[in-house]
Amino acid sequence: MSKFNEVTYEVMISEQEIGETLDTLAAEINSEYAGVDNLLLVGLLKGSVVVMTDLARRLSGDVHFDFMTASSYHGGTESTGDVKIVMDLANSIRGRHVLLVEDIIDTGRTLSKVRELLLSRGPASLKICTFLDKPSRRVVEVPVDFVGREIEDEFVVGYGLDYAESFRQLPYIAKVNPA
Ligand SMILES: O=P(O)(O)OC[C@H]1O[C@H](OP(=O)(O)OP(=O)(O)O)[C@H](O)[C@@H]1O
Ligand SMILES: Nc1nc2[nH]cnc2c(=O)[nH]1
Repeated sequence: MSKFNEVTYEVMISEQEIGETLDTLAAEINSEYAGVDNLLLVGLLKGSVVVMTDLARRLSGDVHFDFMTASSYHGGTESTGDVKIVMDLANSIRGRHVLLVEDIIDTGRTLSKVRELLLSRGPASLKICTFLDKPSRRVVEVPVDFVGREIEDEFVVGYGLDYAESFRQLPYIAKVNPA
């Protein structure tokens, strides 16, 4: 058990397990997109930046990056349900094969909103990859194509995931016990 800013946390998924999970995810994605040129990876900032860069370096084809910020947690541990697009993509996705990369799916509200928005822009295909999934928390159903690990209903941090903007830099995933 470790402590930072009065928040205690303990390792749930080690750095080594993260690497193994990424290897499996990348193999599935490489197989799905064999022969596709310039797959567009869309990362939802800020959380997904860590998994997206680690995943991209395991992909065999040439991939392009774009990013979007959609926030609904506003610093807390519960989704407000009010999903805001804070920053949009830099480029058009019309006719592109798009893989949306997430760090975690919880209620599904963020992805559902972003997925609808991206589909309305006419991509050639749109699939979803998430490193972590909490299926027991789902409020809005959303189709997920690639899942790294399913976890129980616990608030986790590290590997891009924050608690009040802290802990994103941890190289492992930990569960927190807020003060
Ligand atoms: O399935 P949901 O209940 O919608 O939750 C999942 C979303 O919550 C987190 O983002 P957050 O809004 O905390 O922003 P962040 O990526 O900047 O941490 C996470 O990165 C997902 O995007
Ligand atoms: N940091 C963090 N953000 C989330 N967003 C939705 N679920 C979670 C979670 O467990 N941890």
